[in-house]
Amino acid sequence: MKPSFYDLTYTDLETIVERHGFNNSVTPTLFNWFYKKKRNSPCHNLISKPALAFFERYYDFSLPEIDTVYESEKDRTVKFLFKLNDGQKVETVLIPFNNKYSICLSSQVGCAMNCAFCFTGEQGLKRNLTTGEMIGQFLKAWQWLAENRPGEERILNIVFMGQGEPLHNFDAVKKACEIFLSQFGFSVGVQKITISTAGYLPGLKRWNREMPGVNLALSLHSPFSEKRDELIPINRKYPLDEVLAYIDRIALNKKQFVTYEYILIKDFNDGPLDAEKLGTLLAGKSAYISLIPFNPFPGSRYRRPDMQTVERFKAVLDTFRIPTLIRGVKGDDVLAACGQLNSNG
Ligand SMILES: C[S@@+](CC[C@H](N)C(=O)[O-])C[C@H]1O[C@@H](n2cnc3c(N)ncnc32)[C@H](O)[C@@H]1O
Ligand code: SF4
Repeated sequence: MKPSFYDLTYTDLETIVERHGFNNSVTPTLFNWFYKKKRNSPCHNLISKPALAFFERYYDFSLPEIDTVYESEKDRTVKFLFKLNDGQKVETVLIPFNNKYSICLSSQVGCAMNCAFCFTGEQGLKRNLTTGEMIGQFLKAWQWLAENRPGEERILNIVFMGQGEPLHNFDAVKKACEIFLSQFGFSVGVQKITISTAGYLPGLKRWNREMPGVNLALSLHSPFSEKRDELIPINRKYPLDEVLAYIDRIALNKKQFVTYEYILIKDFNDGPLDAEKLGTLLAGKSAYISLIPFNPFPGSRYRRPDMQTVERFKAVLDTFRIPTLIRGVKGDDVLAACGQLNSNG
């Protein structure tokens, strides 16, 4: 099987171009064609015939196939079920805001972290996604918008909040970010990319060293260790206090921020004591809290609290002066909301 062209960062491509003696302009031309212009046809006449023949012979330019598209009737969220080359499936979500979109990318087929509240976790880890498969999710979603919602093909934010733990597939995610950031290609601003993690500390350390400027979201979900152990099993190996202490030591740049995600689960972590303890833990940090009312899925053991409880929880956090947002539930009618993604559509 040929390697995918979409696995190559700008530097990888430069090295190949140089090694084979092609003109230096081949690298920016290919990035411009496939990523800035987002064309999915061969770039005849733009690069020399030998260079074109070489890339067509040795690289695969195919993108993941869209198996099914689910469009929310409620709020225009779009969920794609992609079929990958080996038959595995993953989901990607486009979340609309004012005719622009955030894209929620998957980084793994399934996930090894086995969080108790997550549909993806139930699948276990099937495999890591390649860089090309992550770039492919973006390109196909963009092309779908261009064809089906012309004029709306504006994807402004990239969040690694789909299936999988991105820091557990660090190398491939890092390369995908490099391609998104490349000024000759997608040219996405670094502050527009967010990596969400359940608190996988070895990956967090690499994120800090190797992904300067990329935003972080930490899935916190309970300030109490016993409850967090129940929700997120890796809390036993990398306890929250160690993770928070590590994040506190990081020198963030001015535009970078850390979001603490907190799923509100009915009668489990949605009471005033939970809110007080969370506020005490995060007060004084330069942090945002994103409250996510639990999204149920077939067979889930937890329930979503009512909006009054959610508002009461937020009111307690407000007393600590921590900027807190209640994340609107989008796409839940097509199981496209946080934690509802699965490889079976
Ligand atoms: C699916 S995860 C992927 C990123 C990473 N693995 C993580 O856990 O942060 C993205 C976000 O969805 C949240 N999530 C998972 N299951 C959920 C559910 N059933 N309802 C609401 N949010 C959920 C996670 O806690 C996390 O904040
Ligand atoms: S919440 Fe994130 S880390 Fe936990 S199982 Fe789901 S995808 Fe994996």
